[in-house]
Amino acid sequence: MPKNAILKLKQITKIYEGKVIHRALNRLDFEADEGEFIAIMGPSGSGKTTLLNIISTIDMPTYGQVLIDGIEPESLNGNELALFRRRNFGFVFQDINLLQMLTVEENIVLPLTLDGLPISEMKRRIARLADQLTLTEILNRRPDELSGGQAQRTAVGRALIHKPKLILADEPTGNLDSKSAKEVLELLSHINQTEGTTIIMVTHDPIAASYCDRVLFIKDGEIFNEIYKDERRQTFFQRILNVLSLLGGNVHDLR
Ligand SMILES: Nc1ncnc2c1ncn2[C@@H]1O[C@H](COP(=O)(O)OP(=O)(O)OP(=O)(O)O)[C@@H](O)[C@H]1O
Repeated sequence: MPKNAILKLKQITKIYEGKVIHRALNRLDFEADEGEFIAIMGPSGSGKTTLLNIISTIDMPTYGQVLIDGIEPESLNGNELALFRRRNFGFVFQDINLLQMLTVEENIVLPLTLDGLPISEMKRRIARLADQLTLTEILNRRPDELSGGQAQRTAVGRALIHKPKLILADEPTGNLDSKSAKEVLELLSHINQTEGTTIIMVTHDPIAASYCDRVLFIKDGEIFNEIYKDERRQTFFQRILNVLSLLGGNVHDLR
């Protein structure tokens, strides 16, 4: 079956004009097919966050074209863009940022209340998601009563409740212990496989990247390499380490 490119970046250049002009991305081409789970890796300052901000339309490129499901965000006005972003993207960050006064359930449904969805539909979606995320037993808890993994799973629920086309994750396991990180990565992988949601994840962690189908390595704002998983996760992990060692720089930069 032919794959549908949900994201196309063509010759993206991003120049930050400050006291010092900095070219953060340089003529970068990148496509993501619907249903892919992709990691973006690279040393500190290589342009990963800039790339994610351009994909998420939070920032616009200086040159080049972005197409998301065939739509060019640059052609939308402010309100259209805000709506486009809300409809199409789910965000998961390193800082989990749940609202402390709301329960797990309320945190998850919050984005839906903006869309004015009927309560019955909200209830149906939350029940299904809570089951997938194994949050059913703790829906009434507040964030300070959750483990790190449970809190991040709640944040993943919040990112998924409006059924976005694309999940954008910036170091989603950065603040988690290894057991919670594994929980969250298995969950993202499960959602990717069962729902077909496309996921793009920036990470410094080769273990996290090994859960993906493809890893894009960037260096100095350009694509350095790209590898696909075609075997066991352990072997893929080893290949990721090999590319990271070729990327050079200080290994501590990569943490
Ligand atoms: N608003 C800005 N103004 C000027 N320069 C910026 C701005 N944002 C980022 N940069 C520069 O652009 C380059 C790429 O930054 P970016 O945050 O995309 O890197 P990164 O790969 O995400 O790094 P890290 O892993 O440390 O988060 C860096 O050299 C950074 O200093």
